[in-house]
Amino acid sequence: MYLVTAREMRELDRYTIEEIGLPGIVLMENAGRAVAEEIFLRFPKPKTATVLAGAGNNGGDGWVVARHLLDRGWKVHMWFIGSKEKMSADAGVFYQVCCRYAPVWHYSDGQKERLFRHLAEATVVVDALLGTGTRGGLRPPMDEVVRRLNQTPSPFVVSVDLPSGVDADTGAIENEAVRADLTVTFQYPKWGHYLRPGANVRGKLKVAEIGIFSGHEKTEREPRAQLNTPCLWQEYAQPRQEWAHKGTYGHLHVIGGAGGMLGAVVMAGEAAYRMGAGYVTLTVPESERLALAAKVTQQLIWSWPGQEVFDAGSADVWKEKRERFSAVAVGPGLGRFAGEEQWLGQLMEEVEVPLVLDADALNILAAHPSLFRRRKKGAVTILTPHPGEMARLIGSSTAEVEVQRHQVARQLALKTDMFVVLKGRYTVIAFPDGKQVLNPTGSPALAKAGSGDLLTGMIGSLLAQRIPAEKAVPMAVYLHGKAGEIAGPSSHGVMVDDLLRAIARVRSTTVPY
Ligand SMILES: NC(=O)C1=CN([C@@H]2O[C@H](COP(=O)(O)OP(=O)(O)OC[C@H]3O[C@@H](n4cnc5c(N)ncnc54)[C@H](O)[C@@H]3O)[C@@H](O)[C@H]2O)[C@H](O)CC1
Ligand SMILES: [K+]
Repeated sequence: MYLVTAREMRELDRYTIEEIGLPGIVLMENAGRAVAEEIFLRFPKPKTATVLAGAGNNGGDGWVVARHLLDRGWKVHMWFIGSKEKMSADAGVFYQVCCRYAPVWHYSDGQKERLFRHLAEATVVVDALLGTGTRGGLRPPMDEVVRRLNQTPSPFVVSVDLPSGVDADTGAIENEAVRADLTVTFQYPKWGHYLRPGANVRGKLKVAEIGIFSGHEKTEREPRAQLNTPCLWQEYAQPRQEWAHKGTYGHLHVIGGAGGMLGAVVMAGEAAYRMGAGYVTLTVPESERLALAAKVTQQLIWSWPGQEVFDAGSADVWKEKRERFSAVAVGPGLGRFAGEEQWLGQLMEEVEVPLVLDADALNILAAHPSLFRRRKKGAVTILTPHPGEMARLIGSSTAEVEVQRHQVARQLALKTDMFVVLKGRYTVIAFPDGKQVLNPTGSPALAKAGSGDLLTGMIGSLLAQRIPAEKAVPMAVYLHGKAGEIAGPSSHGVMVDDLLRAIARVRSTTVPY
């Protein structure tokens, strides 16, 4: 399923109306009808509703909703909030129809108390004030109406297309935004539905088909971003049935586990096995070797000769054994060390199989940006930063990263020709060719130490199994989020072991729907 910007949606809208010839009011009728159907699903018996409609086409959808509610015997208080002369032509058609059904109130100062009363007595309030045409913060009197609606606890609030006040592309809220219980959007979700704070106020999201031309997949109109669903990688969702030698299932090499962060490589290794890797080798500094041997049974153990931390010479060990591995993951518990730049540079140059760089491997990259050029052209590389690591990689701040997540991820992916997995609530995956996938799965249960190590192991495992990166990365991110959802709705009481068990479950049960 595509994820679109407001501009891309307008272009698809225009193409459908002008090139394909489907009139805009047909789309509007379908949109409003879809919202009404979602209301009837939740409230099968007629109730009281208050519909708030703006002057644009979002308001037009609202008039259609009002008419369907009236047709079903609902009591509907209809409010127009805007200036008549600015009303769009399509909205005007349905506004006129509604005026023949029942009185339509026009918000003005004198009507304030009546509107507030209508908000309080409504079972359902339909927010059709603003949609993808929102520019900046809500202007009076919309800001006051929305503030009052948000202070009215009783009604079930249904937002049309977007909660009014949320920016369709960034999820930003400049001053006020409707806090919805349900948002019904049309044809494709928008970035603003999945970027905070917009993602926090949209309630449940339903995507309704309204007749937008879908043939654009084969034209340059194809939107660049997709929502991550099993349909994107379903051919790999089923574990392979053939009974083959364990070497068939790949060999992941995880490097890290320096001073006191041994658990990081163990968790990455365990997650890799649960995702189906045939072999996992963990490489840690010599000094950690015995401690590691006491902790693991099924992972092969390697260690770099050298001191407490990785020393620059240890990458030589890599040379004679590198052909064993079908993927490498560097970073879990790696730490920082003298000679890190030369060590990582040599490894990036030597590793010809897919390479995942996480945690301190990213921090070393951030400290020595010339390392980006050490990867051979076409060598598959996956960066898995959390927002703080991303900020260091691009010389920005975490706050800056958080307000333009998909842009910064895409820019870095294009600049480095690498896959960028920007973790967080709704992880963004940027491909080296500029495509993007937004991941909708996840739960607060993932917000704990070790969760990132698990993801590194999961991505590395699927790459080691020779699944192409454009499938392996979205699949691992999706399943990692699903495992978090299974482990629990909150971080209370969830340990990494619970996540590991959940990973095993989702890997063997996730089938495309
Ligand atoms: N293909 C589809 O997705 C369809 C979408 N539909 C609906 O159309 C809206 C987009 O309509 P548009 O007229 O472009 O914009 P809006 O209705 O969102 O708003 C424009 C309206 O609002 C005023 N305005 C803009 N910013 C502000 C502000 N900050 N404060 C106050 N007022 C503001 C502006 O002056 C205009 O008057 C989309 O969301 C869908 O709901 C179609 O109905 C069907 C096809
Ligand atoms: K709206």
